[in-house]
Amino acid sequence: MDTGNKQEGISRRDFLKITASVGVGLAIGASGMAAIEKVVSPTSKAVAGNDPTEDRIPMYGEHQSGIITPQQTYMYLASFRITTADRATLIRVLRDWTKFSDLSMAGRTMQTGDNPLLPPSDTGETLDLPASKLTVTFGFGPTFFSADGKDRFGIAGKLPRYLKDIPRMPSDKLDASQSGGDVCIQVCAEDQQVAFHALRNFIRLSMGAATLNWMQEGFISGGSGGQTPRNLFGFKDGTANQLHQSEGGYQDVVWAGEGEPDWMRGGTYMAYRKVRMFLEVWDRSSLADQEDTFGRYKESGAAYGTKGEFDKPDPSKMPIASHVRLAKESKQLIHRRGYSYTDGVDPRTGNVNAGLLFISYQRNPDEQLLPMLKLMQSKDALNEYVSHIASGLFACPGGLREGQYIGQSILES
Ligand SMILES: C=CC1=C(C)c2cc3[nH]c(cc4nc(cc5[nH]c(cc1n2)c(C)c5CCC(=O)O)C(CCC(=O)O)=C4C)c(C)c3C=C
Ligand SMILES: [Fe+2]
Repeated sequence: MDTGNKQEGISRRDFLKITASVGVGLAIGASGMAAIEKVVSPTSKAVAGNDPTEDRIPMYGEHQSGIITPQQTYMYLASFRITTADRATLIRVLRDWTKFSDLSMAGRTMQTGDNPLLPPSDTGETLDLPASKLTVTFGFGPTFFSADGKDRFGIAGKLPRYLKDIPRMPSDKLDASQSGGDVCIQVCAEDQQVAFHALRNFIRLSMGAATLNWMQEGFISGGSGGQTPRNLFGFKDGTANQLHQSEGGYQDVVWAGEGEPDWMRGGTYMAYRKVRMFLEVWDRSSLADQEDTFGRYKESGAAYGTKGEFDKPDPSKMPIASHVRLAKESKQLIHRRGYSYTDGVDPRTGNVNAGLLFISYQRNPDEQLLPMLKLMQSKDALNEYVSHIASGLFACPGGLREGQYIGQSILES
C-alpha cells in the first residue's frame, strides 16, 4: 500500500472552492482520500522499545480476519448507511476502507499532515502505538443489496442465500436506531485506542458517501493464559466454541457452503444481538439460581455433573430451562465471539446499563441460529435477567488478495 506516490497537496483556495461546491464533509473526505496513499512507515512510527509491526494479524488470506482470530480484548462494532447512490463513490469508499485497514493492521498510519491549511490526514492517536493485533471485519446487510425496492448499485441479484433481517422474536424489545444497517464493521484490538482510531478514520473516510447509524464498544476479560473470558454475570462465556475449533469444524460451522454466490466463498454470516443484562437483579439471586440458569458451575465453568470446563456436558443433568441445555437441544453449533458492554446509567431506574454484544458467525443462520434463538427466547431461564434490545445480520465476504478491495467481488463480478 505504501506506493510512494507523490500527491500534490491542495491549496486553501482550492479547498474553499471544493467546500463551496460539494459540501464540507465531502471535501474533508476527499483530502483524506488523497492522503491515504501517503503513509507513515513502521520505522518512522517506531518509538524507543516499541516495534509497531509486532502483534500484527495478517490482512490477506482465504477469510477475513476477526472471525476465527483469537478474541482481542477490545471491540468496536459500527453500522453504516450508504447515502450515495453513485456506484463509483461507493467503490471509492470501499477502496479507501480497504487501504486503511491494510495500513493500520500493519501498524502504520496515514501521514498526519503536510499541508497546514488542511486537517491532518490521520487523526494521530496511534502514532506511537503498535498494530496491537488489530483486525477489521466487514459485513453487508440486506439493504446494501437493495433498499426500499431499489437496486441502487445493480447488485440485488447478488444477495446471499440466507441474508435477511433476523425475524422478530417473542421477547424482543428492539430499538431500530441501534439495529441493522447497510455495512457493518467490526474492529478488534488489544489496545482500545488502536481500535477506536481505526473506526474513527473509517467514519472520516466515508464522509459524503455514508453515515454512521450506530456504534458499540465492547470488552472482554483479557488474560495471557488464553482462558475463556467471563461475562458480566461472572460465568465463562465461549467454552463450547472448543467443539468446532479445527479446520474441519470451522468448515462445518462457520464458512459459507454450497448454494451461495461465488463472493461468499470463504465468507460467513455475522449475527448480532445487543442483550441488556440486568446486573442488579442477577446480583441479588443465589449462586444456586445463577448456576441453574446456565446448567454450569460458576467458578469452574464445568457443566452440571462434570468437573472440568471442557468435560462433555450431559444435558439431562441440567435444569430443563437452563441456557446450555436449550442450546444443546437445538443440536446446532455456532461460533460465538461476543463482548461485554457498559452504557452508563439507565435514567429511569438508576441501574447500570450493561450487557452482552452477542456476536456469532455461522454458515447458515436459518439452520444454526434462528431455531436456537426462538427456543431460547421462549423457554430460557436466562430471560428473567436479560432483554434483547438490538439486532442485525450481515454477510461477510471471504478474504482478500493484495490489490483487491472489500466488496469488489460483489460489485464487479
Ligand atoms: C441464540 C444464541 C445465543 C444467545 C443470544 C446467547 C446469549 C447469552 N449467552 C450467555 C451466556 C452463556 N452462554 C453459554 C453457552 C451458549 N450460548 C449459546 C447461544 C446463545 N447465547 C450457545 C450456542 C452456547 C453453547 C452451548 C453448548 O453447546 O454448550 C454459556 C456457557 C459456556 C459456553 O459454552 O460459552 C454462557 C455462560 C449470556 C449471558 C447471554 C446473553 C446476555
Ligand atoms: Fe449463551
